Amino acid sequence: MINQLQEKYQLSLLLLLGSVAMFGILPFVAIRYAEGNTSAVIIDIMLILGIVALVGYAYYSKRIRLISAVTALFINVGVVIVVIANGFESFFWVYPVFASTFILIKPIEALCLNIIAGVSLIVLSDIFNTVSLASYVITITMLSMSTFVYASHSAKQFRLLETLNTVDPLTGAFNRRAMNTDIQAALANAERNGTQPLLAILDLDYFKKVNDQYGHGVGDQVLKDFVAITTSHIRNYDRLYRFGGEEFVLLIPGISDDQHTSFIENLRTAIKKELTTPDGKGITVSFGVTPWQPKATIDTWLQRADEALYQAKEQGRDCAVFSNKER
Ligand SMILES: Nc1nc2c(ncn2[C@@H]2O[C@H](COP(=O)(O)OP(=O)(O)OP(=O)(O)O)[C@@H](O)[C@H]2O)c(=O)[nH]1
Repeated sequence: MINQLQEKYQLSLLLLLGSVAMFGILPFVAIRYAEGNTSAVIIDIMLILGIVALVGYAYYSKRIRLISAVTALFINVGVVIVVIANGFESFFWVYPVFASTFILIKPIEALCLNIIAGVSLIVLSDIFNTVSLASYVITITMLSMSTFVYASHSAKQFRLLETLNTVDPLTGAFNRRAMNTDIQAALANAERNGTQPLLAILDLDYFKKVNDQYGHGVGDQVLKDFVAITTSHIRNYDRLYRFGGEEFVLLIPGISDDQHTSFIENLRTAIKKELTTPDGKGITVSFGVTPWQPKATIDTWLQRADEALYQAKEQGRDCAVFSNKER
């Protein structure tokens, strides 16, 4: 989910950059052609085709990060070649290209690429017979540094926004918005690639008593402890979401059938052992578990897990019930 948000944003930037680059360079193809400068026409056309191909490939393949990095490299190498070939005529392209690099890759990577391209220009082109080297160094350094600061600040704010958008502020578990997106993706992946995701609803037993006996603050701490303990016992790509109150959803994207019971039982036992009230009384959790079934939707999948959870509560709590069989 987090990456999806960032990748959508990155793709829109890439599309914008592709359009700007295309409509910015296109008039120069006509100008160079009118001037009879064939090599410049060829270079400009290659730049346009290269950028359009990269942006198009990013759009269809969704390999946004990789293509953004290749595009950053492509436009920096491209601008160095263009300035070497065309001299002063193309010199001012250096500035928009250097600034654009910061919307394609991480600020520190963009800064390094700017430095390499900037120094390459000094070493390889004879432009500085016409342009003042000192002016170039000062202006390009100011541009790169100010864009670096802006891009770093913007990246930090973006991360904060992603966190606010996807994480439950009390417990640090992912929120329902993230859950809906991830479950949707897991279902699509199961239908398409035959993965076997598993879904469980985890509900703390007699949690009202914890609140009543120790106060809401302790209740909050127990919820945080529960998330920390659970997260420490699941794999990196398994996800825990706060469904509401003291109810959580666990999504395991891929696990073989024969591991379902042992995985859930190990997790349940670990939580039971580690989750306690401040005076050391154990807190148990009930599980409603449901393996993926073809044609499942978010609603039907959650509903089956919820029904299994209901049975677990009916059976006296502190147990896991699977939607199609009891364990
Ligand atoms: N401290 C705290 N309590 C919460 C929060 N959200 C929900 N609760 C409490 O969770 C309790 C849930 O109570 P019930 O639905 O009766 O469930 P339970 O007591 O755990 O009983 P069973 O689920 O049947 O075992 C209520 O007392 C809610 O006030 C929260 O964010 N913090």
